[in-house]
Amino acid sequence: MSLHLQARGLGCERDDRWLFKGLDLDIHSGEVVRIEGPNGCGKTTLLKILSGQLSDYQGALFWNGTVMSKARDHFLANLLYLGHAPGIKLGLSPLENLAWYQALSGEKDDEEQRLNALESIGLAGFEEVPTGQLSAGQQRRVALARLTLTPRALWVLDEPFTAIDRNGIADLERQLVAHAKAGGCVLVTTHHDLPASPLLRQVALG
Ligand SMILES: Nc1ncnc2c1ncn2[C@@H]1O[C@H](COP(=O)(O)OP(=O)(O)OP(=O)(O)O)[C@@H](O)[C@H]1O
Repeated sequence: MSLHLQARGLGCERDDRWLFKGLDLDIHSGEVVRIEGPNGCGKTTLLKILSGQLSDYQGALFWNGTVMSKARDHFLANLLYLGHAPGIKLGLSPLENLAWYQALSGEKDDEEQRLNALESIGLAGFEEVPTGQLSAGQQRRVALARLTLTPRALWVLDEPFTAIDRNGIADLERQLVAHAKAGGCVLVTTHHDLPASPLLRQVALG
């Protein structure tokens, strides 16, 4: 199924300052859309609006042509949002974190799937270590394991490359493009340039 997230006339004000105003945006299946811009220009705020986490904005959102308020259930069933912070529980192991995510997103309790997701993100051998004892990059990888663990068509990813090493960055870049090629859509913020691809579109804020 082809997906289409549409924003029309988006505006958001913070402390009497417009972060953006009159912003139109379209994200379709098969695309990687990178939101770029300087610190504080509103990238995280925009991603939170587009993923339905904020309501104090101007404009309208549509999902597959239907106004978001009437399409929310289908939209959320297709959404995977990874925030700026890894969003993991440091007292739990990677395996336990993924079990928690599976329960939270209503997925089947599947340990084999959890182990596969951790292996694919380079955490084989660290499955049972308390996440608080892992490095910053390894903690980010626990969060990124959700891309494999939780099948969702629309990925909204806020700075997913933070703390990731060079090989991990290249792997994740390939994963984003592969997801778009397979019919998904990716909305991502990152301060580093993504490799040129016919599937990549850049939107500048600020
Ligand atoms: N809840 C809030 N209340 C007041 N101001 C806010 C709030 N959320 C964000 N801001 C402000 O809005 C501006 C944009 O923040 P945002 O996190 O969206 O920027 P960003 O482009 O993602 O920045 P960075 O590149 O540093 O991650 C900042 O100046 C921030 O202080």
